[in-house]
Amino acid sequence: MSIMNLKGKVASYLQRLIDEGSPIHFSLIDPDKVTDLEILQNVATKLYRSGSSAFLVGGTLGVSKERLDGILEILNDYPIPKIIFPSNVNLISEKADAILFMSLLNSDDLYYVIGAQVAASFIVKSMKLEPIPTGYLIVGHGGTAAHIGRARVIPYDNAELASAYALAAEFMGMDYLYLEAGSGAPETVRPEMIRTISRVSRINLIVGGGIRSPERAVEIVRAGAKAIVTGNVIENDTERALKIIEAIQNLRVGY
Ligand SMILES: CC(C)=CCC/C(C)=C/CC/C(C)=C/CC/C(C)=C/COP(=O)(O)OP(=O)(O)O
Ligand SMILES: O=P(O)(O)OC[C@@H](O)CO
Ligand SMILES: [Mg+2]
Repeated sequence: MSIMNLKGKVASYLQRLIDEGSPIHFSLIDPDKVTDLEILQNVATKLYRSGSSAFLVGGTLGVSKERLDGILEILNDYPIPKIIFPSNVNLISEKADAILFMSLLNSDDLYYVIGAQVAASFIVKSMKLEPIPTGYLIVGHGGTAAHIGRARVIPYDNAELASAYALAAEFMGMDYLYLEAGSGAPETVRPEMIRTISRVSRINLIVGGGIRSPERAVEIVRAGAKAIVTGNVIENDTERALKIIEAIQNLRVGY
């Protein structure tokens, strides 16, 4: 059996995109920000048609399991994965395909490093949700996630420190490292940090927080990110989000 087959369906799909040289785009849907399910359907259709690779569903504040389930039901109409982006153990649903099984590597609180994961493990298994082993590293602005997660944020310009975390995550067997500047961050993770990490570690980088222009998204992918996440820009200006998706697709190797 090949290594590919040992991975779950969603991990294999993401790995295939990476192997093809196709930049991954995650559309982050925050259940607390969805006011109207019809609007969500409209937006999700546009995101899917533009080539977004998967839906990430999660939020830090004001998210309930009921809301999460309602959103996942709507997203079930689209043939791309629905992946939970959990802020805590209450946001786990059998209606999703997979969960970013994250450890907040730079938290001072053991709960976010290993406690929540222990509390969640049997739930994830019984729901047959596919766990995607992911390190979560909060950088710079950090936003609400840094505050709630008690992160000792990595300064935007300390690429060496971020690289040490990336290598540690790789050595611990994590497939992905999510570099998070925080929802709505005024500045994204810097391309220089992404470039430095990519030189040091083979871990797949997911980059999110404050990405709101196609130009910045392109710089982030060119620097070595395998995936980008956009949340606020979808909520605030969907057409701009579609331009971001289009711009990174044009970077596809051999395109
Ligand atoms: C593995 C399981 C079940 C849980 C892990 C829980 C961990 C490690 C959480 C890390 C800390 C944390 C608070 C992460 C937030 C992740 C997230 C959903 C961010 C997106 O939310 P925002 O967009 O910032 O939310 P708001 O818009 O509500 O501020
Ligand atoms: O909402 P934005 O700023 O796009 O950030 C996305 C995500 O990284 C937040 O957790
Ligand atoms: Mg948000």
